[in-house]
Amino acid sequence: MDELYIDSVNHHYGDRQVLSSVFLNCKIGEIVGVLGRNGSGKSTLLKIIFGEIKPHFMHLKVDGELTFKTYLTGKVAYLPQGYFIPHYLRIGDLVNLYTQTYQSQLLEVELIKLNLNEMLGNLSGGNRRLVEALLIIYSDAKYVLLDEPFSQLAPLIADELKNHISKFTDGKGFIITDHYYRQILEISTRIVLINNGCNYAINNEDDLILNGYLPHLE
Ligand SMILES: Nc1ncnc2c1ncn2[C@@H]1O[C@H](COP(=O)(O)OP(=O)(O)OP(=O)(O)O)[C@@H](O)[C@H]1O
Repeated sequence: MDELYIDSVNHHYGDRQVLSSVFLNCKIGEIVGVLGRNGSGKSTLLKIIFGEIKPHFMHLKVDGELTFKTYLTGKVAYLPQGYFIPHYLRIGDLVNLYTQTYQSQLLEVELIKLNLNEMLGNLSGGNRRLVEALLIIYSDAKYVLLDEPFSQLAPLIADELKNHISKFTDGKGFIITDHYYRQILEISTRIVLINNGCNYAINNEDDLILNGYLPHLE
C-alpha cells in the first residue's frame, strides 16, 4: 500500500506537551495541508516523520513498513523551515546531488538553468528558498514534506512553486505546512489542523474559524 502513515504521535519538550495522539496519513496523489497556530507543533510533527526528532511515542509506517527514521528509507524528502543548504554550494552541483530521475526536468526550470554555476547564497532570499524547495520536490522521494515553502516568496513565485508541486501529484504525496493558509487551501487535496496537540479534519474556512485558527468576523 503506497502510503505514509503516522498515528499516536505523542511528544513533549521537557514539561511542555506539544503533540498528543496525532494521526496523519498521505497517499500518492494527495497534497495534505497542515495548518495550525504558531507553536502548535507543525514543524515538530514533520521533524518526527522525517526522523530528526525521536518522539515519546509514535507508530510510523512507509508503504506498510514500520519505521522510525523515514530518511533512511530514501522514500521521504524534507524541506525544513529555514535555509538548510550551505550558501557556498553551486546550484549545478546541488542538482547532481539531489536529483536523478527528474534531473532533466529540473534543468529546464529557468531559475536553475540560468544559475548552474552560481553559489546558492548569491541568489535573492526568495530564489534561494525556491531552489531549495525544487531540489526536494524533484528528488526521487515518493513523499515530500515541506515546512513553510511559501514564506519569502512573492505571489508570482508562490504560484510557480504550486505549479511544480502539482506536476508531481501523479507519482508523489505531499505534506505541506505554511502560514500562508490561502496558498495551502488552494493547493491541498485535504486539510488537517493541529490544535491543542491533536489533529482535526478541515472541510472549509468555517471549520478554521470554529477551531480557532481564523478570527470570527463580526
Ligand atoms: N528544541 C525544542 N526545545 C524545546 N521546545 C521546543 C523545541 N522546538 C520546539 N519547541 C516548542 O514546541 C512548540 C511547537 O513548536 P513547533 O516549531 O513545532 O511549532 P510550529 O507549529 O511549527 O510553530 P510555527 O508555526 O511558529 O513555526 C513550541 O512551543 C516551541 O516553542
